[in-house]
Amino acid sequence: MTRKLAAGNWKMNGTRAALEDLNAIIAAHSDPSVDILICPPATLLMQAAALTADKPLDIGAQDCHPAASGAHTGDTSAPMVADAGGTAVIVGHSERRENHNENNTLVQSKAQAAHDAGLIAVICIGETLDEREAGQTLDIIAKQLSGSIPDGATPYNTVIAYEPVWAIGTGKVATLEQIAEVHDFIRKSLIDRFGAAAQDMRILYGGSVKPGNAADIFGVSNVDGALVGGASLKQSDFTPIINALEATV
Ligand SMILES: O=C[C@H](O)COP(=O)(O)O
Repeated sequence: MTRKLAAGNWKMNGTRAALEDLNAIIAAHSDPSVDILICPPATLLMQAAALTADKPLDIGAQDCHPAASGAHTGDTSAPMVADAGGTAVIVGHSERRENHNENNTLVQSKAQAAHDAGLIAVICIGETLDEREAGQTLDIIAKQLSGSIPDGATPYNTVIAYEPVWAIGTGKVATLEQIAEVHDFIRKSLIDRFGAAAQDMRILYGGSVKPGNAADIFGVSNVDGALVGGASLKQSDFTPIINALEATV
């Protein structure tokens, strides 16, 4: 049985001074009833993992290359993430899909690389505003799910993060009805493809999750946690989000 997950994606933010926040999160959650994951920038990965070793806070990367090694200047491979002490990697974030032209096929190969390296792949999906307004949300989600998730996905090596692109960093949160519709659809799609075990595959919501709205979002069916951007940068914001998730357990 998997536990709910509070994940923070620091994106391209944070220097070594930011690592102090990890100690504060751990101090506030010495025996958490949910999993906690922080994905700092690659420069902090190894130090963050060393700092949190044997503590109830996991460290992950924000991306990985599909290959294990090779002539790929600037990239980081999944085995390198594992070697640095990471246990997870985000793949297919909309900022990667948009800024680096990543498609579902590439995202799937990155998720496969994560699995091969023993990492949890946090696979991000989500529609743009244009797609939502055109009534295409569930079609887009279906394509991203079928195209981005490797066949060997299990509740233990894969987390799905639903992040409507229009809600990321904008302060616009999807309504609880919109979140429920998509999360229920994702759950059904996962069970159709992977069987009843997919009931335990965690589905996170991401997009302007804050201390003030987290409890409502965590009350929605099939929301198993959150992938938090901006509000994960300050432990004073992230801690109450973790608390809100723990309150559902
Ligand atoms: O990976 C995190 C998401 O992009 C959400 O970011 P946000 O919480 O700043 O909207």
